[in-house]
Amino acid sequence: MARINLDDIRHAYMASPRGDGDFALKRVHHTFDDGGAYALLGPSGCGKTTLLNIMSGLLKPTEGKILFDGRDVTGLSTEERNIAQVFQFPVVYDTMSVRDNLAFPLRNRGVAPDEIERRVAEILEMIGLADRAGQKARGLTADDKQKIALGRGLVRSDVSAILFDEPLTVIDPHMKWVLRSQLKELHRRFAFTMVYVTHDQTEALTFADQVVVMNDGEIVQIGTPEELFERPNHTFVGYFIGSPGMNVIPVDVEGTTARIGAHRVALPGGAAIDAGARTELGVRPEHVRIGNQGIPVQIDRVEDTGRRKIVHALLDGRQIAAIVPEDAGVPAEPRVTFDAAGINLYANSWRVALGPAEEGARP
Ligand SMILES: Nc1ncnc2c1ncn2[C@@H]1O[C@H](COP(=O)(O)OP(=O)(O)OP(=O)(O)O)[C@@H](O)[C@H]1O
Repeated sequence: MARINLDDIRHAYMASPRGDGDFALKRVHHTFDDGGAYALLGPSGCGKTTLLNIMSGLLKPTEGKILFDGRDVTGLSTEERNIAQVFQFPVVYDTMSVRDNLAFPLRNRGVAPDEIERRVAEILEMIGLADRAGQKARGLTADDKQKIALGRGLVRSDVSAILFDEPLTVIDPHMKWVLRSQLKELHRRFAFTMVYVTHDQTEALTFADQVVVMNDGEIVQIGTPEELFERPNHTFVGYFIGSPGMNVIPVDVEGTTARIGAHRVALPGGAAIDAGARTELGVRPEHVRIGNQGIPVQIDRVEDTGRRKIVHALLDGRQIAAIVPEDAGVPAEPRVTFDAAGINLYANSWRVALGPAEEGARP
């Protein structure tokens, strides 16, 4: 397994890029630690696949270098980098049996026959195809073929890294959950360096130790699922992660007070904000309390999700959401307060530290 450094990577698909807007990846400078489980998470078109293909060697970046354990591999192919890659749609040999599809990458590398047998049996068990090991891949469903493709990515234990590009898209929901748990278990056992591309936050948050959130060709935050949830570095992370996403409310900041129209919210600390910066308060629906105290709101609608209720309300003419327990009542003249621990402040969309205890927030 390898530590992977992306050293000032930029990539444009056009021949003579001029401005930032011409780059699919604007600037990525990051280290993937040896043995780490990472997810690249972001909306369609933000550059996840581009970044993954640059790591695997399918794509050469316009600018920057890729280092594996300190060695420059920018000019090397996927095979020379010793990368296993699993794509969104199955890449399997139709005329080979399920077993031979899995054994193929090992035979190619001259692995001893008894070791091949042991590894293949283990992977067959994991992907749930042990009973069809002798069957040709041709007759199988897309779902089963993708399980073979996944198995082929996992069968070698000597790879530098395993890269997954939305590998569970064609898998049915129950099996998705099973395979994701098994990937996690496999990571625990063998400490592979794994990078997993997805636009699905549940998939990212359950698979990865570190989630790399991308937007518009940039990494906007790297953190544990908890960090992304509690301290979104950028308002985009706040919106994108969580259901519903974070409430982002324009405010004017004076010392340790944020003003929303005529209303005031006490901040947990003061902040150094550049003059003229656009300031917003970010608070997750989980940290909004509805009761008889605080800022008056008008209830717009209430969604009952079974175990909890999502209350959509208007605060100073803006939509906000609050998550309340299933049995919680809403007063006739409702007001809201925000948990101090759940308050984040943003200047020009980037989080600013509140009070002396917090470090600077921008990566
Ligand atoms: N071969 C290509 N030629 C030109 N532009 C491309 C090419 N591949 C991707 N792009 C553009 O680069 C940007 C990033 O695309 P990329 O596929 O990396 O995003 P993504 O986050 O993986 O999206 P998705 O989840 O839809 O696959 C997009 O604007 C896309 O249109």
